[in-house]
Amino acid sequence: MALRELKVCLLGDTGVGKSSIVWRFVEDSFDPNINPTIGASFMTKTVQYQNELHKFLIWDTAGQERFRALAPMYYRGSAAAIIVYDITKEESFQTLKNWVKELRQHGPPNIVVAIAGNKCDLTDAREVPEKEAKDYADSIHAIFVETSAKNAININELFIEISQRIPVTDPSMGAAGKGFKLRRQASESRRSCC
Ligand SMILES: Nc1nc2c(ncn2[C@@H]2O[C@H](COP(=O)(O)OP(=O)(O)OP(=O)(O)O)[C@@H](O)[C@H]2O)c(=O)[nH]1
Repeated sequence: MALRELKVCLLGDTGVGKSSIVWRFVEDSFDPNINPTIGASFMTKTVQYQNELHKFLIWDTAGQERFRALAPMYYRGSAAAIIVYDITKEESFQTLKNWVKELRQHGPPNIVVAIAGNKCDLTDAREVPEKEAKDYADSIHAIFVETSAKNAININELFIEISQRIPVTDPSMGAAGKGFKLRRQASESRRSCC
């Protein structure tokens, strides 16, 4: 079975839950007292997708402003970027739009962009309507999911959707097989958040 390494980076404001999403995906656990990331952290997880193994090389960047200048080191060469906002913080959704602009200007041309509206368990405190975020994601051809790292909602689905965007290896395609499909493929397994 072919093994494919997929470099993925997580971007977004501090406190939106980037590290918690990575922990939920890699370790299937949630730490309510998780510390802010310093610089960046790195974890891997390999999953089977169709007839391939996808090894996610995950760079979780620090959201604090003082680390912002480091981000290009992590999104350069990435197959996908997961931009996370907190559905209870409108400001974090505005920051997400700035990351999209930066990726457009300086990121890899074929990078798969996934938008994760995290903390969807906190429905009473919601500030960002799901439809607004979904419409925005559609307008930039990005994957969109609302997630809860706390309650393990849509975390695996997020990475499955990224796998779906990576073309299946076909030796007969030669170099063309290394490109990325920008076409959106809806996931049947995705759950509505709350
Ligand atoms: N209710 C709820 N809280 C969450 C969720 N995900 C993360 N949190 C909490 O949000 C806080 C920040 O989580 P982190 O994962 O450290 O956020 P981060 O985006 O990695 O922050 P930086 O490392 O500073 O960039 C922690 O107190 C988490 O417990 C979630 O899905 N629901």
